Amino acid sequence: MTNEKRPPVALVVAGSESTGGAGIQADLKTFHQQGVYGMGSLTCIVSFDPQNNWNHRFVPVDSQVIKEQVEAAVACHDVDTVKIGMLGTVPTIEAVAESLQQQEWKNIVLDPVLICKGQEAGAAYDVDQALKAKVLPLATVVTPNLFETEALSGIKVETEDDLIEAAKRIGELGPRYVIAKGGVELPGDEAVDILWDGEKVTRFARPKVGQERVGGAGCTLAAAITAELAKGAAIEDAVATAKDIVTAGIEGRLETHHPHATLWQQAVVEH
Ligand SMILES: Nc1ncnc2c1ncn2[C@@H]1O[C@H](COP(=O)(O)OP(=O)(O)O)[C@@H](O)[C@H]1O
Ligand SMILES: Cc1ncc(COP(=O)(O)O)c(C=O)c1O
Repeated sequence: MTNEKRPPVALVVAGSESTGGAGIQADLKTFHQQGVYGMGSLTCIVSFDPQNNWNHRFVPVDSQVIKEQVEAAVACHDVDTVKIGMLGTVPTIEAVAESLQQQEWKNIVLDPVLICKGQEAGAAYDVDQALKAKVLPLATVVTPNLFETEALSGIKVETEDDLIEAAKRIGELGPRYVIAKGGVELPGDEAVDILWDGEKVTRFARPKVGQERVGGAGCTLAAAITAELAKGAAIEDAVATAKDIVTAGIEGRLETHHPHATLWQQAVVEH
């Protein structure tokens, strides 16, 4: 393909979630749906356990292997946009932070997936602290859900004003843009996300589709923002497009044998 016709390229560094609902599977589907050529480096493998209440079984990828995957990806294609998904352990966070610092990036979109069931509470605390100290300051965009917003800001979020205040606190930790997601957890008829750019707040709201969390919503929102930024979109436009994809994808969700339905990325074109 000639250079003029090359699609935009983006990398995702994230975990595998084998049912296809979340993780790198959802990210790459979203990139492809948005016309972005996706590359992926795996950080961990999550296998739900259908025999045990669908609990997460979690296996980290060796740090050296993570670094080698990123090395191969960035050597193969010129890429200035990356999405970071689930990391899960302190050594993984350190390896990814080191890999990211090997080159300049225009866009580093961090979905700060903090909770991995099956982890010890103590280990989860260490992971939160390491993510905050080592990866958050490198991020251009961070997309915490309600729980992650509370954890990263230290503020209890019960209202939209709290969400805004918490986003401002997270902005002080380094990222240029904070997208704090109220989702279904914040009371009201709308799923509200707010974007804090250091100077102003922009509100993105769509009617809630049901009251349930849908698997892959967080991954897909961040991946769609990443894809739009890779195409050169401004942040407000990237978030608006991503919100449309996620809302349509939740409306067109697949019911599963797991307690949560899963988002369908292609629903946006079937609308
Ligand atoms: N039931 C819903 N209806 C409409 N939008 C939703 C719903 N659930 C989540 N969203 C939106 O989907 C995106 C991802 O939500 P998030 O809270 O991160 O979900 P999760 O943490 O469950 O992945 C956000 O834009 C959020 O507002
Ligand atoms: C590997 C992996 N990444 C990310 C997530 C977060 O997914 P969601 O988009 O549903 O918040 C999960 C959840 O199971 C996961 O297993």
